[in-house]
Amino acid sequence: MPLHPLIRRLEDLGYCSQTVQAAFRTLLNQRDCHAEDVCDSEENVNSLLDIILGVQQEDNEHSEDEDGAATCDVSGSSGEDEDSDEASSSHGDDDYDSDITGGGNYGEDEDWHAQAQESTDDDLVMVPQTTVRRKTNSGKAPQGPARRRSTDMGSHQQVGIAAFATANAGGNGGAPAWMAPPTAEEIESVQSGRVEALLEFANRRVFGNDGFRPNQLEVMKTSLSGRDVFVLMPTGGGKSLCYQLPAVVSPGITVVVCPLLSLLQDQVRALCSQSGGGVPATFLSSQQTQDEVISVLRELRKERPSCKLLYLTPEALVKGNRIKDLLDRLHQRGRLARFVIDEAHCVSTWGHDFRPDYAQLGILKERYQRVPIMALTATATEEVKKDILRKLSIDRTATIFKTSFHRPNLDFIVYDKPTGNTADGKPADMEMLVAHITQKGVNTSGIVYCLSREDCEDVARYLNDSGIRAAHYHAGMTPKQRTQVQNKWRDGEVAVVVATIAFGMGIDKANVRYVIHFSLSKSLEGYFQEAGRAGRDGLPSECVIYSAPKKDGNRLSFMIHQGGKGNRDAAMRHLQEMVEYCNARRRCRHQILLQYFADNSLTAGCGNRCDNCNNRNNRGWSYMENGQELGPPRLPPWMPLLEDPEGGRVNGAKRGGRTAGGGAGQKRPAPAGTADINTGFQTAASLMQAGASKRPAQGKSRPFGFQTAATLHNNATANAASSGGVQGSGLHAARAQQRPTQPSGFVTVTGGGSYGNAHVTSDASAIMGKSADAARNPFMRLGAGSSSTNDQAGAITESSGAPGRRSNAAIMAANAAIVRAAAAGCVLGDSGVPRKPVISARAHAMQAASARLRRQQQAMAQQEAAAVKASRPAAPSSSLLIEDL
Ligand SMILES: Nc1ncnc2c1ncn2[C@@H]1O[C@H](COP(=O)(O)OP(=O)(O)OP(=O)(O)O)[C@@H](O)[C@H]1O
Repeated sequence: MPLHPLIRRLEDLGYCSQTVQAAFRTLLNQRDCHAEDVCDSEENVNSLLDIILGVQQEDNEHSEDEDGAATCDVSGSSGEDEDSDEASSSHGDDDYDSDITGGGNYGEDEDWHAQAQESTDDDLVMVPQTTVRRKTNSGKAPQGPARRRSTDMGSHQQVGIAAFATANAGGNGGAPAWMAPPTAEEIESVQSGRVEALLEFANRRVFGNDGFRPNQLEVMKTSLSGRDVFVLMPTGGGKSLCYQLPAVVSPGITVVVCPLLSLLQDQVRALCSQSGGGVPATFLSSQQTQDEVISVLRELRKERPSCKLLYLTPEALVKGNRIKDLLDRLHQRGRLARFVIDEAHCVSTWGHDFRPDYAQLGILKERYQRVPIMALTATATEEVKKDILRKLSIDRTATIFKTSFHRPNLDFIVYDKPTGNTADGKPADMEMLVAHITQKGVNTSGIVYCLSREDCEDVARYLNDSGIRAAHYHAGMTPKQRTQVQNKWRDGEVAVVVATIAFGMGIDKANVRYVIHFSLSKSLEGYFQEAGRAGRDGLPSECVIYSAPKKDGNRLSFMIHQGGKGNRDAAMRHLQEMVEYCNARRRCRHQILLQYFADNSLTAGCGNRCDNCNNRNNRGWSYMENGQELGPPRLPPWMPLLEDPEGGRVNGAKRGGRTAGGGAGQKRPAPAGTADINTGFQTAASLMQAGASKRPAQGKSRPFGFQTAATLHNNATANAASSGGVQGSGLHAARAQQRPTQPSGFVTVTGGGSYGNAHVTSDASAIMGKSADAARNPFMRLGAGSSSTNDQAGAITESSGAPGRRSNAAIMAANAAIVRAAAAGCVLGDSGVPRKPVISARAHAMQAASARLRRQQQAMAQQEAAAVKASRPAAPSSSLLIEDL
């Protein structure tokens, strides 16, 4: 008799024929119909699958009855005596997981390792989820035959697809499929296309995914073949699925070692609430109540526990005798499917997040030789990788999977962190952060990383005071407080989390658009992991460091030397690498990061997705001086007035007045008087006021200090007025526009006071040769306008490049330079000492022409006077004057 198409389809998916046929009979019984009445539809496939997968549940319910314990009842009031005794003996006995603290490696106050210091909080205690019921799509518990397992394939040799089917269909009578070392046939069997089909099916049904990400399938298949696996995958790459899916489809329990209690709780919660009906998972921790622990232990001691994944902290595993005992029992019964070491970089003393208890995990191979291990991490250099493999004793056996670390949707940028205060007394770095986040959008989801808990609280407060919804997060808070922050952030109630690195591992929010490091990370590995929280949905996102290597570096190295544990030399080396990354001005940042992880996958450029490539390719900045990487301050384009850390007292003096305009990158002596007048990072408004208050008496030259573009702009009018320009000579402006190469300074100087502003604008257009650009960019316009009305400012423009001949980018840079110079309170670099600008030949020519003009004006005035006297009309002066120039 031909097989019903439905049965064939499920067999094709990898289910054993007998299981499917039994399920099919159940379906017919339920519907009270004949086989020919059941069509080959998706809905019916699902119904059959529900019945198949439901068998396990029924079996569990049955074994609960047998055991006399309802495992969902955390009070565990009725249980086996044996369990109860054991459980009660565990009361107050914290020999398992007695210490969830990871210790602070490098400083008590910092969160480097304090993430693991989880204080008790009742609200956070997870209800064990071992008996999360699978629901059908309709929400009802699946119906199905209670004892189908006797008909399932039971031979322990039938690993692979049959094993999955039997596992899901109610077990195989306890046959320890994984106890026997896999034969070549078995390996081949599980690597066949049928395994793939089953994994695809379970991926869709249980996890709701349409497909696999790079390497996921290969990792799963290798692990299912019984081999040890080492997985290197970037943050957000999908490491969890690599072990969760094999756990679902293979018999027995997958034990997952996870460094953080909060992370482990999140994982269990997420698994239990999978849309496909939930994956039975649980955890053991010292944070659970005695009853909860009893309940979990009882469940795990059953002949066939329903639980597929058991999460543990490393401390629990290596220190807890009770846990070891539990694992021994599971092992003896052949129920240990595999060990998973999540965040495996914690194993290595060379890694950035070493945990002593992780280093003890080598006991797993010693004790449970044939249980495969899967180690996963997002950050490991070659050195760290080797160390992990060796410490876990899988260096000879593990298959290594390495997925490219390249994150093409991330922009890696370093800005120089400003020092000092703004003119109105606000901290310049905070103001820059506020402007940065505002520019991103105050509701846009982001993370700001700080070095210490105190910094987090200060920054979060400042952001809130500035109208940005922010919350701090660090290991000094109770678990409840941290969960609240995390939830608010997840739900969009809070836009920005300001955190120590306690906020990191396991944060799975897709739409984080920026990660700003307000202080350096302690290593590139750590940085890459923290920054990798951005853009997990694949959309463009920014990873920015506010770099103050000296200050942060000192703080970090102090912490390293204060710290008791860990490898100090390695820590210092990591810090040095971090500093070098920040200081790099030429090399592509994506390349630096990838090469750090020995990843050569990025052969082409990053597509200008880092500041260095962008500056080089789009702005023509070379940053090389005498073989050294140097260059202008790295400043955010969205905040020109706060963008020059060299304008600050400290930085300006330290770096010695490199040209603000940057193109040439020439070193100049620091302008005299900088230290007196510089407050750096002054707002336009305050600078304008300062400029106004310092304005000298009419006819005297204007001070350079404290002039913003706006001030200079105003001065243009004043200059024009005081220069004795010919009243009513609107033609000046018109002529200037007609002659774009016309040196603009003189046009404006000779312009009438009443329309000096107009001259500034039009002349700026003329200088640029592109009025549209000038109109679009107020700084460009004002900068150039200023220069046109002021010899000194003119010198700035000159030194920033030749007007009219530069590219847009150069013009932008030059004008930003003017603004920065003004903001810094003096003219930097090229114009030399304030009031004694370096005036180019061209500017000298302009001055000479100006003087000539004035003489002509005087002559004209005399002529006019004579003409009036002679009752003749005055000659039109302006056209003559313009032509003379
Ligand atoms: N095959 C897939 N299809 C669709 N989504 C997937 C797939 N694999 C994983 N994901 C999703 O990608 C996101 C990131 O996965 P996961 O948390 O496992 O990353 P990770 O590699 O563990 O990252 P991290 O190192 O940051 O913890 C999750 O939301 C997960 O559901």
